Amino acid sequence: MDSVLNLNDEAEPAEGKTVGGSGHHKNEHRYHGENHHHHGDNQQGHHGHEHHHHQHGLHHEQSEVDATRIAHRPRESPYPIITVEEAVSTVIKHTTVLGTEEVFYKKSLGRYLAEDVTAKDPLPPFPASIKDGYAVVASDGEGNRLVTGDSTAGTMPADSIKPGYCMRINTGAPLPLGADAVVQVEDTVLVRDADDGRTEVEIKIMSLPKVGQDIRAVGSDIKAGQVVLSKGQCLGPSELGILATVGVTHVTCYKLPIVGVMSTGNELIEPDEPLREGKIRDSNKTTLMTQLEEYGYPVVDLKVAKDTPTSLLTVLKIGLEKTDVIISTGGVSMGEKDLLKSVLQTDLKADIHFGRVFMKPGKPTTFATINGPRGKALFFGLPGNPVSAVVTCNLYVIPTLRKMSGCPNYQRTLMNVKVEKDIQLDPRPEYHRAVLQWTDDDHLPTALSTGNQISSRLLSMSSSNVLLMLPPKSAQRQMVTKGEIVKAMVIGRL
Ligand SMILES: Nc1nc2c(c(=O)[nH]1)N[C@H]1C(S)=C(S)[C@@H](COP(=O)(O)OP(=O)(O)OC[C@H]3O[C@@H](n4cnc5c(N)ncnc54)[C@H](O)[C@@H]3O)O[C@H]1N2
Ligand code: MOO
Repeated sequence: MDSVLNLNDEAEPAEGKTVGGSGHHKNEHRYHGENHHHHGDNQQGHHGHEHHHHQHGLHHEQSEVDATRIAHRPRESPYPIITVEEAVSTVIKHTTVLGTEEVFYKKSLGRYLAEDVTAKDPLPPFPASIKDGYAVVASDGEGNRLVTGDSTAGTMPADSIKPGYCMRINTGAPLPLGADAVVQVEDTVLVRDADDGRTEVEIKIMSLPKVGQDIRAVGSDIKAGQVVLSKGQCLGPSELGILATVGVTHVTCYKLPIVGVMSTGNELIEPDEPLREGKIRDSNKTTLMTQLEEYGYPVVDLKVAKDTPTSLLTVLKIGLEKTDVIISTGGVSMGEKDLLKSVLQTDLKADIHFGRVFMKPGKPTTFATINGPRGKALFFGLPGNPVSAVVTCNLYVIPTLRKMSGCPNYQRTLMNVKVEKDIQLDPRPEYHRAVLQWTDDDHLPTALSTGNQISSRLLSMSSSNVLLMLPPKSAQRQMVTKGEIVKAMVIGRL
């Protein structure tokens, strides 16, 4: 949990009252918001509740949304239902690549380079032996040589080689002056030794040496001035090794978006709480935060908002102050407690770009942009159903975050897979969770369905590494049949 920016030490959210209610919401002070730590830099204070009561007036604004007129809620969604493709392109259109910053190379794993990296020095910086053997003068040909000392990795040999002589040399060691070839030890025999076998005096070269044989010339791996890493490249373990090789310990990378994750719902309690009547444990925040952390994004825990406009507004405002992207789950469908869209529009003057997508799961997925104190923030209102939340995070949020952090190929990876058994199609295009299995005699992996796909059943996500992208049911087509090849989106380790 190293990358989690902790906003506060309280699990309970603000319990706000609506505009129609009787004034102050008693727990809002808990969102004091200043008491955070970043990357393990824990600055937690020791103040009690009375101290942070109303200390940041900023978050105590009442929502203008009137949630009391339940009978007048819309009976049809006012949001047109758009396709997944439209939804993805809308999100991407509103996503801009973040600025750049200098990063210490060991902290740059998974980041995208914002500059080319050039080698100052050649590698190897000296002519180096490729084999354990003898450094020789090639024109001496085959036959006997007197052995004069050795060259081991890490030191330059003091002596040079004259015709008729050779020097013992190890892999990676510098070639002595005068030598122009290396003969591996397997191609030699001992002629004479001394000191009871401790010293080689004379050997015989059994194969004709060629000039340059078994020598890495200066700069043969990396030339001085060569571009070794290019702008836009993702820094993985080998790229970090290349930085180490060329001695570049600070690189300019694109910034990572800071992502706030919030849950919504009066029914939610913390994972360590015993169940009480009418309550369920919040799983979405855990799933989403850890998924984002797995991708290396700094994540802020925005806690759980109650189903009141003011509580939602309070949490959103904290998110806008601290993060570039806010992800919430729940409260975006048609229920009288689904108040998020109203709060976004009325209180935050957000632009809601879409509020429904033709897909299963994930129909009420909502995307908005909000002008906040840090600039234009992206808001993803993912559906509350646990599977809908993960699936839509994979479809919309992850490509967005990848684009923001400078990844040139931010789209998800798709592949062809074979379905293991017949699957009935849904009226909506379905993102069906499956696990891939490879058999020796087949060039395509087989996708095993994770079972009942109801969007509340998080067990259908367990172990799944692909989402089968199934077409909607039509008059022509009601199912995909066993052995059929379908497209799948890779969402986990294969
Ligand atoms: N009249 C209609 N009702 C619903 C529609 C519709 O079109 N018309 N759409 C359905 C679909 S599809 C989905 S998906 C859900 C999504 O609703 P919300 O996003 O508003 O989510 P909630 O109602 O808040 O919660 C749904 C479900 O998920 C549970 N939940 C919520 N948050 C969490 C969490 N953090 N951890 C675990 N579980 C959570 C919540 O208790 C509900 O059971 O709406 C349908 N309804
Ligand atoms: O679209 Mo909802 O996500 O079916 O359950």
